[in-house]
Amino acid sequence: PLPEGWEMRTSRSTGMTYFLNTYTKKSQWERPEAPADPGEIRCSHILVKHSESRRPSSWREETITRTKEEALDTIKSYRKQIVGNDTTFVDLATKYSDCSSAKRGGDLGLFGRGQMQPAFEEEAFKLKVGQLSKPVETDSGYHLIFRTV
Ligand SMILES: N=C(N)NCCC[C@H](NC(=O)[C@@H]1CCC/C1=C\[C@H](COP(=O)(O)O)NC(=O)[C@@H](N)Cc1ccccc1)C(N)=O
Repeated sequence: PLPEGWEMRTSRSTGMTYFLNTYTKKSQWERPEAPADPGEIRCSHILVKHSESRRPSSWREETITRTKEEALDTIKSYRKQIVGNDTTFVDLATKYSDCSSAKRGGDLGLFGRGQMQPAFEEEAFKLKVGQLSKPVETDSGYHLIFRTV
């Protein structure tokens, strides 16, 4: 079978088989070996900052004093609550995320490669739609990432 995100097509003019990336609508002659690069994806995230964050301040707290360890423990407990269906991702993001996207339930909108910090981008582009990441560390703090598109 073809890797995820590709479709096989036949050229109307030459009758030759080509391959279409169903996300970017780009086509190629070579049979793809890897899943199609989605180009842009849409994610939501929950960010828990700490005293060593690059900007230890947020809409929630003027000066964030929790330690890195406390922040990691907190993000792990959020993940446990979400996976255990004790609460929802959007509810926790809205209440507790130290990112301004908290006002949008954590939604970051669509983004392509090269926009987010490397560790965030790497994890986000690995996720399938509907999947929740493990805790991800960036200079901003610790994140849980949920891919929506
Ligand atoms: N949609 C984009 N392209 N916006 C630019 C992202 C810049 C990018 N940001 C990050 O990598 C992390 C991961 C996601 C959020 C984020 C960090 C910070 C919080 O951390 P801090 O900077 O205080 O350390 N939130 C943001 O940037 C927000 N504008 C994200 C956002 C909020 C509302 C709507 C859309 C996007 C970076 N290269 O630094």
